Amino acid sequence: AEKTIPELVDAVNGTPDAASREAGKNVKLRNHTKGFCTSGSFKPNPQLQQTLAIPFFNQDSIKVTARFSLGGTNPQISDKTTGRFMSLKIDGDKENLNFVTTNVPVFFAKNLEEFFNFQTKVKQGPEGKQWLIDNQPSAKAFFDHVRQLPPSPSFANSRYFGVNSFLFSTQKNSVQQGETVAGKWIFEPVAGTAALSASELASLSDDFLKAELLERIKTQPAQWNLYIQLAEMGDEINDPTVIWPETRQRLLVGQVMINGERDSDPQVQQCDKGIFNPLLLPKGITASADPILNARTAAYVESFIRRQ
Ligand code: HEM
Repeated sequence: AEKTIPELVDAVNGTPDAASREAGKNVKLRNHTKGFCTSGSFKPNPQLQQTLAIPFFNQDSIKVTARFSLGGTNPQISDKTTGRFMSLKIDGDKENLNFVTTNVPVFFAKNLEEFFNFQTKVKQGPEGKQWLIDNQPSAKAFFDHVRQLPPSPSFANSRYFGVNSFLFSTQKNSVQQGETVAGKWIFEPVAGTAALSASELASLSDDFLKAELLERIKTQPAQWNLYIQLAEMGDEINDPTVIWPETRQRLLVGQVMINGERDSDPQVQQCDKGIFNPLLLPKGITASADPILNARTAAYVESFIRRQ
């Protein structure tokens, strides 16, 4: 049977029964709990208008509230782990766009049952992980990816992937004649990707990422080029465990610049309290039918309510 939203949040938080759920509410359990907020701006690429009909990107510079985080509900998780996550609120004059992204290009589950199994089994230690490797090919593919991905020295040295697909309206005069194309968000770091060496890992503490980024942006912004990777005929649109070939055409959407310019603004100071909604989309962008994507907002709202 289809997993319910409360069941998914319980699986994420590791609170399978009523007693642990109540305890979780008391400590305000939250996935991606270790993180911090900062700010900057987004500059759309004016050329995008030739291809895509998304009026939102027809603006000069748009304010950005960002949250960088690690995975899981443990606030003490070490920064030496591999996962890096970036969430952005792009707040335009009339419309808003949120991104909630990960540094791993594939997701570990293609539907809600796989998601539930993954979250439940990883919390059972090595035995649970082995079960996933033996029984869920998408979980195995995810573990294989994570194993190849070294921890980065900075949030600014990671790529970030939307993983789920969206549908983008095309311009009337373009090839597709005012229809839609499917695509995925990819953020490429302008500073390039980088990996921590074994000796660097040994000398670092478990908390360095926040200080590193906030120190870095005092003198140079952290920047990413945002692309839409376009699907071709036959590409799997509704399954976030499938990676499309690197050769797929990319459209440059614009550049994210994180420089802390509005860090004293209440919206930034309180951004930890709210949620980022991957389905908050401007005109011209709609969600694909991906079941993972379509469960996310409801799960984030459920988690938000539990942590009040
Ligand atoms: C069915 C699928 C998913 C479920 C049930 C789920 C569940 C959750 C929950 C419960 C939270 C905590 C929300 C809060 O209290 O603010 C969360 C946060 C988050 N999730 Fe997911 N998630 C899903 C898919 C994904 C995917 C595909 C990605 C990456 C592409 C992702 C990345 C994140 C990030 C980065 C955060 C932290 C947002 C922030 O900075 O506040 N999640 N997720």
